[in-house]
Amino acid sequence: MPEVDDAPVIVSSAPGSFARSVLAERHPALIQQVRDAFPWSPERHRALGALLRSCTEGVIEPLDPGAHDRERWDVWGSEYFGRSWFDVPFLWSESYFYRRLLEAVGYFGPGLWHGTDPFAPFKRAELRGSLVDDELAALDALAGRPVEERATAYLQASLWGNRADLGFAVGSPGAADTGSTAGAARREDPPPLVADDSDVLWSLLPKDATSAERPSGAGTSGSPRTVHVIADNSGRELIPDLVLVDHLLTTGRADEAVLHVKPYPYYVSDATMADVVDCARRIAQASGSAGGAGKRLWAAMGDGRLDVRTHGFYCEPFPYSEMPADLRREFAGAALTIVKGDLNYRRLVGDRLWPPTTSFAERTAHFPGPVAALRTLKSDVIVGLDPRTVARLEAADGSEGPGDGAKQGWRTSGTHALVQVGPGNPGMW
Ligand SMILES: O=P(O)(O)OC[C@H]1O[C@](O)(CO)[C@@H](O)[C@@H]1O
Repeated sequence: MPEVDDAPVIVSSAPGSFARSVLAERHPALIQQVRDAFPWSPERHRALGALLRSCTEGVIEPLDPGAHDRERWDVWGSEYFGRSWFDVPFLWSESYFYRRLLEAVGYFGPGLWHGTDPFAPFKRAELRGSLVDDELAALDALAGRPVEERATAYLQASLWGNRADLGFAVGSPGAADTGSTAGAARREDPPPLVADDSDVLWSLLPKDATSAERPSGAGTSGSPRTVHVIADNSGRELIPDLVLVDHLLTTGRADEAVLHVKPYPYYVSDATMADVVDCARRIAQASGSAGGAGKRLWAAMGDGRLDVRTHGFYCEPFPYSEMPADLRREFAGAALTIVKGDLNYRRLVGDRLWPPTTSFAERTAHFPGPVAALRTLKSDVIVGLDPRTVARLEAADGSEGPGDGAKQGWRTSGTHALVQVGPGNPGMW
């Protein structure tokens, strides 16, 4: 095992590696799906074809000269232009792929395709689906349950909602169908979490017995207790995230919540503001308990207890240890920041082949306050496991560790999940 400081950065060149399969198989498949999803003009088809050639057999090239962010990417890509997509850090190449895909469909351009989310048809289809109906209806069964039980169910739903990732389904037919969101409460046989700091998470958000007597928005210390959620996917992940937020607000575990979303479409199903509106509307229009939660969320957005924010950093190809000072300040004051999903996890702990027993608290010591990761495992990165868990997972897989190609099922298949909490370092900002 490498020493922690020497952990190799993940690139996509290793034959049989997960990162290679994403670039070699998922990205071309995604380009085809996007091609088929709209009646693009010849110019857009040409651009998509050029991107396909570049990312499979060509080299990385700078953005178009007129791109609004060309200067920034020129700096960020200066080491990588002219090289194969497979030879540069996976975190960088994947992020740049999505930036180039938006360029190819004219998302930032002056034409009529400006602002068209190329993933919107997939997101809409998911929201319309009966699985969402079932999951919202499942909330009724929880309504009369003790508050602790509900809290656990909402947290689990938010966690497993990360499995229902549209991008994850590209190249793995059926994978996204097995995820569960609000329906985690009725999941019959939940696989055990590979790490579970749920108790620590709840201890950071004690129920506030005095909340009914306090002036609105003021915690016991006089300042509001704020929980930030850095969202990941829209649809069947964002819906249970919002239900969890509603629970935190209605039970006084949080006075205010801040939901952070992407400034523009990214990684297929990542949530943007438009997706928040669609999901909030979907919940509010449901009947029963879900509808009640939706209406409360709608009201909370109206009175400022639920704020939705974004930042350019969320679509940049960098780890959270490099986040800018303005974002740092936001998280520094939070009771807790919940970081959702696989990509955010990679960015939180660093996209490297860490020994899996590396301390999560140490890897997240750069974060400016308490931080919780809720993630299903969909890439090679993992830290914070105890040695027995690693041995069990590797034995079950017949795997010999990262780089062991196809045998890395537990790390990448989305069948395992974790809740990890670290104290961060409030002094860091
Ligand atoms: O939506 P999530 O949970 O961030 O998952 C995204 C993950 O999917 C992939 O893009 C491809 O499977 C991974 O590289 C990435 O980490």
